[in-house]
Amino acid sequence: MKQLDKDTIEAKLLQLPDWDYFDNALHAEFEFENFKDCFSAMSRIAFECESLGHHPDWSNVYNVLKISITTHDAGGVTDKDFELAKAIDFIVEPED
Ligand SMILES: C[C@H](O)[C@H](O)[C@H]1CNC2=NC(N)=NC(=O)C2=N1
Repeated sequence: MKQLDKDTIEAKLLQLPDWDYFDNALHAEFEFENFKDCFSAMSRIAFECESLGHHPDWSNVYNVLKISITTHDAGGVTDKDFELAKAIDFIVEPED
C-alpha cells in the first residue's frame, strides 16, 4: 500500500475531526466515563482490527484511550490507516 502525501492526509482529516497527523501516523485520544466503558470500546475495536488486518499502537490509562495508526510496511500513513480510523470513530461515537 502506498504512503499518502501530507496534503492528501490533511484533506482526508477534515472528515475526521478527532484525529491529528504527526510523526508519520494518525493520532487520537478518547475519554470515556470510566475504565469499563473504555475497555469495552477497546474490545470492540480489537475485533474490527482483526477483520481489517490492521492494528493500532494504543495505550489505556483508566478511562483514556490513546491511539496511533500507521502502516509500518509503507513507512507512513496509507488509506488502510484511514479505514481503521473511521471504523474506530464509528465504534467510539456511533451516529444516531
Ligand atoms: C502481515 C500483516 O498483515 C502486517 O504485519 C500488518 C498487520 N497489522 C498492521 N497494522 C498496522 N497499523 N500497520 C501495519 O503495517 C500492519 N501490518
